Parts: sequence; C-alpha cells; structure tokens
Amino acid sequence: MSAKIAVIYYSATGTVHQLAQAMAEGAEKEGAEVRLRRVGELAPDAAIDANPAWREHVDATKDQVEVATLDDLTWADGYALGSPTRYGNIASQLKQFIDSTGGLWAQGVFQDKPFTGFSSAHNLHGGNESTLLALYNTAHHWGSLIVSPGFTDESVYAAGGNPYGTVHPGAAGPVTDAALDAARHQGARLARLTAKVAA
Ligand SMILES: Cc1cc2nc3c(=O)[nH]c(=O)nc-3n(C[C@H](O)[C@H](O)[C@H](O)COP(=O)(O)O)c2cc1C
Repeated sequence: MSAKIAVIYYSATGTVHQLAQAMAEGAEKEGAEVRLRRVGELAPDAAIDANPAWREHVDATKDQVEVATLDDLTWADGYALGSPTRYGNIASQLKQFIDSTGGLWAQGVFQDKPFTGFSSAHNLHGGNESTLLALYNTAHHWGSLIVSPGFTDESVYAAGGNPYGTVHPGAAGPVTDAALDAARHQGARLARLTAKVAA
C-alpha cells in the first residue's frame, strides 16, 4: 500500500521551505500521497517587513502552499515536520500549530505513526540538533514512531552527517544539492517505513 504523508513546516525566509519540498519529492518518488503544508504565519507585518527576505517568502508562498489544518494530521499515516531554529528551539508558528492538536492527541490519532524532523539554523552548531530533539519531544507525547534518517545513506554524510534529521546551516549559503538529496532520502525513508507500518 502507498503511504499518506503530511509534510508540515514553518519557514520565514525559505530555507526550510526548500527542504520541505525535497522531503515531499522523496516521499512521492517512493509512491506516497503527499500533502505539503505550511503552518500559518503569526508574526506582525511590521516584523515581516523589517526583513525583505521574509516578506518576499511570505508573498511567494501565500497562494502556492496551502496552510496546514488538523485534517491533514488525521488524514496522514506519517509526518515530516520542519522548523527553522529559534534560539535552539522550534519556531513559535509551528509550536502554535502543534499546540492545537490536543483533541487529536486525546483520540489517539498520532499513535504508531512514523514521525521525522528537519531544520535549519544559521550556524552549523547554532542549534540544529537541539531544535530537532525539541521537535521529537512532541513525537514522544504523541506516541508516534521517530524515524530519524540515521546514517542510512551516503546522502546523509554528504550533507554534513546529521543522523537526527536533514538540516541546512544558512551561513553556508544557498541550500545545497547535498542537503536536498538528504531531504529526499529522508522523505523516501519515511514513506517506505510508513507504508510498512500502515499495512
Ligand atoms: C528569532 C530568531 C532566532 C534565531 N535563532 C537562531 C539560533 O539559535 N541559532 C542559529 O544558528 N540561527 C538562528 N536563527 C537563524 C535561523 O534559524 C536561520 O536563518 C534559518 O536558516 C532560517 O530558516 P528559514 O529560511 O526557513 O526561515 C534565528 C533567527 C531568528 C529570526
């Protein structure tokens, strides 16, 4: 059977958005049905307008990517969640969405469903891994199955060797093909394992 995968992310300036797209591509290539969704923006216009890259990304994705809903979580058999690093933690926009899932949690919607994470901090050692570990706290509470990439493919090493999840440090410049390849691998692995669990 093919898996139903929800790739749900927040991105202010587009880095995590690119990783999310690659994650979705990898899952689709594995035969999954994918919903690629961004969480709603919560920041005031004044903050967004103060950063031209942020404004540009908000405007570019407004009509391009649907906003995540709770139905996407109920529908999916497996989850890929992504967030930029915010002081070593996940962004409040994604956290707000997660914090709206109490009703689904109480119904057991997340139990036994594979869950993987991805991120981007500006600096290589600026909190990529602490953000992923913070994201995985939710998976523990949801009763989901954490499917981190591990060192399961050459693409993981080529992208910097992060077994917790694909990341791209913004300080290294534009998102690299290596990071996108690693995200595709991670998405494919999630889809493959989700199909097995769902069967
Ligand atoms: C409020 C705030 C906090 C941040 N905290 C960190 C941090 O702790 N470590 C770091 O390396 N980068 C930090 N950054 C930078 C972002 O994580 C980084 O630019 C990321 O690549 C942005 O992803 P995006 O393009 O998907 O929005 C922070 C940025 C903002 C706006």
